Amino acid sequence: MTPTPPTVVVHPDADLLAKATAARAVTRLVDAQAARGTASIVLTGGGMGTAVLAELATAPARDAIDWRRLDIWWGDERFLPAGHPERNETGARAALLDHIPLDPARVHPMPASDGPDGDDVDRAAERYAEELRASAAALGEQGPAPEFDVTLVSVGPDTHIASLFPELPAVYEEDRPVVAVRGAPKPPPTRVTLTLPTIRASHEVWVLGSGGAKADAVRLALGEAGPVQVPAAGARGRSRTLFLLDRPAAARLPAGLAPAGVV
Ligand SMILES: O=C(O)[C@H](O)[C@@H](O)[C@H](O)[C@H](O)COP(=O)(O)O
Repeated sequence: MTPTPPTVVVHPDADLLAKATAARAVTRLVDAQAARGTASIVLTGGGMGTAVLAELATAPARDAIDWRRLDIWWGDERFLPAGHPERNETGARAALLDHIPLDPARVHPMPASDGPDGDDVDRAAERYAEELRASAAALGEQGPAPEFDVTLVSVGPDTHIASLFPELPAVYEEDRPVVAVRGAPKPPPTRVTLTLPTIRASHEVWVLGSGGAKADAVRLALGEAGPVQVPAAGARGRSRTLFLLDRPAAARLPAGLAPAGVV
């Protein structure tokens, strides 16, 4: 399936970007649950990803979501011991997950470096692949991973998304749904990440960008670049791709790109 071109939505500042994205997530997940009974979301780390979760925790319509019928996955994880403050899971739990009535069986953190596979990051990635495969099969889907309702990714200044960094092997991966990453340029070097085919199988992919340091990365991601050099250019959903930006991150959009919702 050829993904539809991205829609760009620009918010006045980072605070409103976080609030509007949280409100958008409520609506999207409620709609998915109304249609199918359950819903799924893939979380991202980073300052903006965590801010969105904190806004979701206090969103007025928060409990319109049936939290017990929501599957929560991660797009990437820093391969550190459980509970480590630098793990994306730790931030997500503090910002949102510890405050809502989730079904623990539907919360799918990526393995930690002191988990059942110890510090074997390849085995940890295989374990997550198995969890993804089992979930897809339970939904009656054929793919190696569920077709997530919403995948959140946050673009880095170097155009990385999840732990898919420019030119590193993970960004070339076409078969496995999740892989280990070594030598990431942003610490820590060892990580686990969903691959582009998994992200692109999502119904909707929302690319978050906040701050002027992201302006060039956003421009490249919306341009003609390929995903090996510009991983964010590969962030596309099957039915919808949104670039959700604040004004500084939208300062250098490609010429001719008319963003919706410029305020
Ligand atoms: O594991 C990581 O290093 C982060 O998750 C990283 O991928 C982050 O999402 C982006 O760099 C954007 O981060 P900000 O939202 O903080 O700018």
